Amino acid sequence: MSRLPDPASLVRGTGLPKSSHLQRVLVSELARLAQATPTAPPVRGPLEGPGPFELALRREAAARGGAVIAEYKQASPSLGPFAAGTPLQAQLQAYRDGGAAAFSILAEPAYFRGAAAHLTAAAEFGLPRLYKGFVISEAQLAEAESCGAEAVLLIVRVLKGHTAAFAEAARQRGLEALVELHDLTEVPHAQEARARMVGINARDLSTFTLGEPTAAPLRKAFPDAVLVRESGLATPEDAQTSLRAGFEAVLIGEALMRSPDPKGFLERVFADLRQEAR
Ligand SMILES: O=C(O)c1ccccc1NCC(=O)[C@H](O)[C@H](O)COP(=O)(O)O
Repeated sequence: MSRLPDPASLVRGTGLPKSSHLQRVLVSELARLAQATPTAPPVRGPLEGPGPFELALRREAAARGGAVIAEYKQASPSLGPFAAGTPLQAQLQAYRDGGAAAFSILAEPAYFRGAAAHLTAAAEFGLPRLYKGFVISEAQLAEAESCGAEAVLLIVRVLKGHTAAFAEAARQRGLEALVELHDLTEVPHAQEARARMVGINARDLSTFTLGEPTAAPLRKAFPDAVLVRESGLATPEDAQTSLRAGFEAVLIGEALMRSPDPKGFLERVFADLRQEAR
């Protein structure tokens, strides 16, 4: 196993205000991990080259002009429970029928009402699954592996200079990494991690303001990676704008969870893109 830092020192060293949403989530995860069973050793073989999550994004981006990672979350720290009780199976079915390339499924229980069991239950839909959590320990990678996730989210704002070690630990468990940045100062950590999928979160997780990230500087820094725009996409047109602007994929959560017709929402994302991709 790779040498990973002590999760408590990682959480102490984020530099985020104690009251910030992200810091509160991390502290909560630390408490949950303290109660967890001993970390299981890797079972899957190590990952060499691209995995099924990346391949699905590349395939759908080539075929449709863009790929969507459709997120299942019932709550968030900033909004509280905005989609509590939304049936998992019906929502994921709508995502698949609407043309999603992959799922992002919240695993964090306290603030997002997520569960690793949701990832296990999503297996029947046959789309690759992102373990959407706040990874600070090997135990969470073990949880992601055991619930069948294909990929994990690694947040550079949290992991900083340890991002590469976490990406390697994930690979050793057969897990792909979506490495999430918030600004370009974080690029070197993702490069060191040899990130094949790079997400840029438009939501500043310290201030919660939404920015408008551009793909061009990321493309320069990661010529061969799949670029994913995350957060704050409220309409199908917003998603199309990002996909036309150089991102191969978008990650959409709240808007899909609030939509009365998530399948129709996704179909509208692809409607014009498909013609443009021809
Ligand atoms: O959204 C929050 O309140 C939050 C708080 C602390 C850490 C992360 C948080 N959100 C995670 C995300 O950024 C989103 O789940 C994801 O990118 C999807 O965004 P959206 O489409 O805006 O739901």
